[in-house]
Amino acid sequence: MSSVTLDHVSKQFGDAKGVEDVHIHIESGEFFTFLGPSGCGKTTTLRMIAGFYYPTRGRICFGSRDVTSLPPHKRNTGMVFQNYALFPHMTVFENIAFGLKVRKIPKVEMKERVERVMKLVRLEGYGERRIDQLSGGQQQRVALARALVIEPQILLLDEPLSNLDAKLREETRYEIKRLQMELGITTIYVTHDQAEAMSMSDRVMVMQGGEVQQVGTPHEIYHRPVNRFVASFIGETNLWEGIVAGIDGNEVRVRVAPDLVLTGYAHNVSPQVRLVPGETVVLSIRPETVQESTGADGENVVSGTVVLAEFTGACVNYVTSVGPHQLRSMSISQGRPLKQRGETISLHIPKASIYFAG
Ligand SMILES: Nc1ncnc2c1ncn2[C@@H]1O[C@H](COP(=O)(O)OP(=O)(O)OP(=O)(O)O)[C@@H](O)[C@H]1O
Repeated sequence: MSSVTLDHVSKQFGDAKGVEDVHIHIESGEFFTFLGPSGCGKTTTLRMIAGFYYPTRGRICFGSRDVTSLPPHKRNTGMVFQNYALFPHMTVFENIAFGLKVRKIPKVEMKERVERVMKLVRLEGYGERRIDQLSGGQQQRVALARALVIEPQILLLDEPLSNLDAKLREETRYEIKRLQMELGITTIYVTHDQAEAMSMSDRVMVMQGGEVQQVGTPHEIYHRPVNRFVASFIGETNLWEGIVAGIDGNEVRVRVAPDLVLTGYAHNVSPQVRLVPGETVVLSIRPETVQESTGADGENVVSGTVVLAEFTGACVNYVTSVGPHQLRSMSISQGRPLKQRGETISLHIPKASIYFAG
């Protein structure tokens, strides 16, 4: 196992920016995810770690070893591609054994290692099957086994679940996490699916436009996003603009409409934001923190008109028009009658749920 350091790494494709100044240290044994929308630079960063691209600037180290200019086969990484890149005319056994054959591992050892890894990914008994006789989920496991059999220091996974249906995707993400924990292998995972990133990772790097926006635990990026991009990309949120009306100790009052002032806590603020009276600020309010008012909530009760009411079984979701804003709320369904579109509703926004995002 090995740590991975990207030391101010950039990649330029001619005039086009791939990624810009990525500076991170991934701990040995960590499950680390690159997350962001299409084109943000996730795959480019992963490919530089694998050695398929060389950085235009910066250095890449595995532990203390500088691998920046080493070709892929000298880096000891195992990679799983989005489309698996399996050999369709070969059997499962031959596919998994391929990397060992190239490395001229003796036959007896090869058989033993392939069988061990087939057991690990629960493919025992499938050795003689051809790839086109397997389901998508089984093919995914062959790709994983093929990456693991060479006993890499670092496992690189590029959107490995995107070809699977929703149910299988969920099952397989637990499977990958189980394997990673069992083997303790440093794993770098690329996805644009935030549920995948949040549920599997020790830490997540959120990217946009080739640049790192934030690195943190799933809890940190959800509860303490550094800017409004991260706040809205990770989960759902209400982003309301307002003007800081006053600061009193730890309490901050923000005018969000001519006749509406909300109060939040000054410590719930992104490190990129300075709260200054008279300045504009963006409030991030998670829908699950907004609840129908009990009538005894005190501050931060807003009234509005329901524009969308949705009952999903487990949850009741509303979109409510509050002055110039729309407010999404989400609560556990408790058998209460549902408000209908056009009805008036009072909602409570707890002070602690207001986050100053930028
Ligand atoms: N070989 C290339 N030549 C030119 N530009 C490239 C090349 N590879 C990537 N890019 C550009 O670099 C940027 C980052 O691309 P990258 O594939 O890393 O994004 P991504 O986040 O992995 O996207 P996706 O989720 O769609 O795979 C994009 O603007 C892309 O167009």
